Amino acid sequence: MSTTATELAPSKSNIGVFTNPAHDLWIAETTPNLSEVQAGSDLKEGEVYIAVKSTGICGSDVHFWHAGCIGPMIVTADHVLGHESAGVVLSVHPSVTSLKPGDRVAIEPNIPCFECEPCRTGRYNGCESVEFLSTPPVDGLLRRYVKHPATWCHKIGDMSFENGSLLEPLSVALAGMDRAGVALGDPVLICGAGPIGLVTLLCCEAAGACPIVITDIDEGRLRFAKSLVPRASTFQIPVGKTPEECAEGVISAMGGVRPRVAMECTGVESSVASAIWSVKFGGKVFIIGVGKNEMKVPFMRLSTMEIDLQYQYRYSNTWPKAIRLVENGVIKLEKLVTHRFNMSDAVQAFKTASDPKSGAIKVQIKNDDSL
Ligand SMILES: NC(=O)c1ccc[n+]([C@@H]2O[C@H](COP(=O)([O-])OP(=O)(O)OC[C@H]3O[C@@H](n4cnc5c(N)ncnc54)[C@H](O)[C@@H]3O)[C@@H](O)[C@H]2O)c1
Ligand SMILES: OC[C@H](O)C(O)[C@@H](O)CO
Ligand SMILES: [Zn+2]
Ligand SMILES: [Zn+2]
Repeated sequence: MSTTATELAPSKSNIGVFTNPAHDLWIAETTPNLSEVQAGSDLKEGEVYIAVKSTGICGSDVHFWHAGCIGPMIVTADHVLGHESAGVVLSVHPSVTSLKPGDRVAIEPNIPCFECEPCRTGRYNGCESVEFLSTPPVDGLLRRYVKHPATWCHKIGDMSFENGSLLEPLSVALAGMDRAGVALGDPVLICGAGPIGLVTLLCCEAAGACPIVITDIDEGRLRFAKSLVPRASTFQIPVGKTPEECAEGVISAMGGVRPRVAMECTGVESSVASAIWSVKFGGKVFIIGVGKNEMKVPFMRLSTMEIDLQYQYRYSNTWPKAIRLVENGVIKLEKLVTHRFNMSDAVQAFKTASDPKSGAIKVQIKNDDSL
């Protein structure tokens, strides 16, 4: 039993983008199947069917494909990727009152338990039994149709589906901004000009950080960063230099000021070290990037400079804020999308997203034909 809008008539078979432990990438039929979606059947209490319209490829999707794991999260079977999505509600379980067929939604790709201590204290990103879509063994959102709890579908009004899907990386940055405490007039360093670094850059600009310096090893990405936020300065990390030498370059790009906060968005050991060598006494290195299981850090520099080292793992309670910021034009995400593919061309989309020479920032996979 469910409520279905007759004008929303899914007609295509459900397909998804898969990877496996052998690092293959392919498109194949997946669940829920078309007849279930058409009938609006098989929904549990609180669930809705969604036609996914736009999904961004995240670095972690590429990582699960190429490396087969992120730390302890390991691809052990055929596995559907994707966790940055927005779409249209097709049908809802009768228990759902917050959504109706036709609503445009961004999907928060987690299903926390709300029983454990992190959940009960409002930090559900630490849920001890969370299902995070696209993190093995939980299938992701790169499908035509998905089933999801209404609680984790956020209405986006007439926002574009692309912007709706970009609320996920924006959420990562907002969670980091909140806990890093970036404030008006703070000198801030951002390490890495990939999508996460660039969204963080937009957030730091909006928060009034000043001056802002963003680093990367890639000149093209720094050009992109400068076009996105002209008042930011860029610093290309030189090959073969020590973290101390890189820090000197950062400080000079800052006009002689040491950053109070470094937002580390690479997860690369040498970049973490450069950030530590850059920040001021009592400053903070806030790490969003993920990397090797074990890393060396300049321990005594941290100690003698009273530098706080802090981390972010996903997000909680960020979607409402993200929606407000985008709806009101405070954060403009559109420019981040550089490439678009239909789901049938997902393999090409992933090759583009993972090729540093492609110039891609955010690659989107569209389902223009899912209804
Ligand atoms: N903590 C979380 O919850 C969370 C969520 C999403 C993504 N991430 C992680 O955040 C990181 C950034 O994500 P992304 O999508 O922007 O990835 P990305 O790979 O597109 O961007 C990383 C950038 O860092 C640059 N880089 C590499 N080495 C560098 C160095 N030594 N100095 C400066 N720049 C360097 C690369 O050229 C690249 O442009 C990744 O590690 C990703 O897995 C973490
Ligand atoms: O955007 C969310 C991140 O990509 C995930 O936490 C991933 O890194 C691990 O599951
Ligand atoms: Zn991600
Ligand atoms: Zn929990």
